[in-house]
Amino acid sequence: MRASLIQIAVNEGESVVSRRARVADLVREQSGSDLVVLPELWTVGAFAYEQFETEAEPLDGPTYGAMAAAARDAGVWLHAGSFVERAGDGSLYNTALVLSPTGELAATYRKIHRFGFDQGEAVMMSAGDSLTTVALPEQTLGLATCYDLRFPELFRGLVDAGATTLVVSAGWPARRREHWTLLNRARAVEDQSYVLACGSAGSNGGVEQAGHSLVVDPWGEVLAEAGPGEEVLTVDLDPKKVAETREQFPALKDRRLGL
Ligand SMILES: NC(=O)CCC(=O)C(=O)O
Repeated sequence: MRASLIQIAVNEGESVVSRRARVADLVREQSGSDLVVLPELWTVGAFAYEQFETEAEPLDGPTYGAMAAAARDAGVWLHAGSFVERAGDGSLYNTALVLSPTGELAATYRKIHRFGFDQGEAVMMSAGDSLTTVALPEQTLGLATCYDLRFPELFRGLVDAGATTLVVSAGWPARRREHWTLLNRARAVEDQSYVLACGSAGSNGGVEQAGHSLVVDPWGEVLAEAGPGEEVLTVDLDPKKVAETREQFPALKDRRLGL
């Protein structure tokens, strides 16, 4: 199973329209991979709060259309990162899309934990309230977006729902890069799952992005890590390794729930 994480540079100098076309081409270049993953809010920038209202789209808007076509042309499963979704009642969500190799919508995930405390995303967006898993031929993806990474109970919920590969799509700041690496490895170790953590590069809303996307195996080994700039990280995964790890070191079975 080959996965490619596209760590997109999300800079203010580039328009959303031109970035969308550029990213669609990058996805097309990954034909031969089974799964492609994009970062959080790569259309506007995770910290470009002033653009959230103006660039919001309905679920079936231009980002969906461009990504469905790119997934179909490349013949890949595509976790298309997230975009600012305007729901029917006018409220905004940070919504991730997963598209099948024929361009069908396989899943959506509305970010559950909004970042910003009393500003930015936390006040501008509404929160999702459902966990999302997606069954692929050889593995089940569990979806999380950026700040969700700090909430291990969400990941345990995904594992309980059958996830074997945890996908973290993010726009993580450079100033907390150590947390990014540490928490992604922790989620892989404690949930005995692959973690595909795709962040962005560049700078938006005055916040320099960490880059350093990484792929971690179910034993916590970092299989590949990007640098700080735009980059495609391609890794071969062995889906059997999740079951093997959980069998050989069955810590998940020793959980004591309900205490
Ligand atoms: N976009 C985000 O969710 C940022 C999260 C973050 O900066 C952090 O958790 O630290």
